[in-house]
Amino acid sequence: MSLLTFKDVSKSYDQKVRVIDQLNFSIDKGEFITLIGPSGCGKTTLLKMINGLIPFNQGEIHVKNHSLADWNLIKLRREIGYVIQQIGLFPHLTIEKNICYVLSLLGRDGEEQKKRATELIQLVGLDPEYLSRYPRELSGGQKQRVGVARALAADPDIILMDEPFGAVDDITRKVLQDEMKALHQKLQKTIVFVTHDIEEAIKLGTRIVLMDQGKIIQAGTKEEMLFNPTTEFTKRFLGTKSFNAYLGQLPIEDVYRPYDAPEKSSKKTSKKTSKKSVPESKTIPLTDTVMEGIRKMIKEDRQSLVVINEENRPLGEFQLQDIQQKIQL
Ligand SMILES: Nc1ncnc2c1ncn2[C@@H]1O[C@H](COP(=O)(O)OP(=O)(O)OP(=O)(O)O)[C@@H](O)[C@H]1O
Repeated sequence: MSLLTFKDVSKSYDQKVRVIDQLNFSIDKGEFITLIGPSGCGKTTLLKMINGLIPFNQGEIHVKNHSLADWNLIKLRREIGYVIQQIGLFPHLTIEKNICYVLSLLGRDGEEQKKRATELIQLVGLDPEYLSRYPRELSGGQKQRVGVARALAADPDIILMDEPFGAVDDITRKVLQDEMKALHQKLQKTIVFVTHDIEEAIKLGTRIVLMDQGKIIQAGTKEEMLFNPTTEFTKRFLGTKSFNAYLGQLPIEDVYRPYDAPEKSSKKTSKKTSKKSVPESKTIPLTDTVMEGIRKMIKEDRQSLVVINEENRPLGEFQLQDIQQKIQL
């Protein structure tokens, strides 16, 4: 079901250059869209048009089957979570009050607000003791977490995020990305996430949208974008870094050949799950990534590895060619 639809949408700030150029696109419920493209291609403009922060000149945007023209914009913004870089928490309000800001506007009572704030702060990985602090008493990464909690407060179906982790250090950014990915899987919200960072786009997006000069150049899954680029621009823009990012987040679990599922592979294997342990140099844990598998193969000079579970039980085999099945388009 489409939650957001753009029909022939154009936007110009100066009535000359179209920064969004006849855009047609739909986003389904539960998707995690990562929006990438060169600086100035229109990503932020597109995002802000969704919650009515930026008006457009032509076309129609539908949110939950209603044209933006029919929405009360204040109501719309309360129904769409919005997270930006340098999150813009209110400095004079406690973290609890910041998180509950929208709830207080919606007239929810104090007890309910407190309960929700406690629930949300834990959801984003912070101790409830932070609720009584002020934003200045938090690190950059912690503030971004509060920003995510605040965006979730009124339980919106849609969350817009504009480079939310752009201003935090690399290590914190990776942690926040992992948390965001887990939150999306848990809550099944529809997320539109603008980023400059291709690795972040590959890691988080269930669909990646590549823009240039106000147009969508290509949109697709990471496999489609990486292994079936429809334009030279896509190929150049994604570059080799994105392959590393892809293999670095692809779990062995998604590609290996289990011993007891020969139909998954072209090569028949009659071996059954065995309890015998295999030397560590020949194995790879199920939860490791394909990139870690490749590293191990190179280090140990092996063509294949035995995939093991937490109890070191062999479950199947991993070879490079197994990735092919995953990327068949
Ligand atoms: N308020 C404004 N008035 C006039 N022009 C604007 C305004 N905001 C953005 N622009 C122009 O519109 C174009 C698209 O800007 P936008 O911020 O949407 O791009 P972006 O892809 O998000 O860029 P970046 O990745 O650098 O943040 C740019 O050329 C920008 O200069």
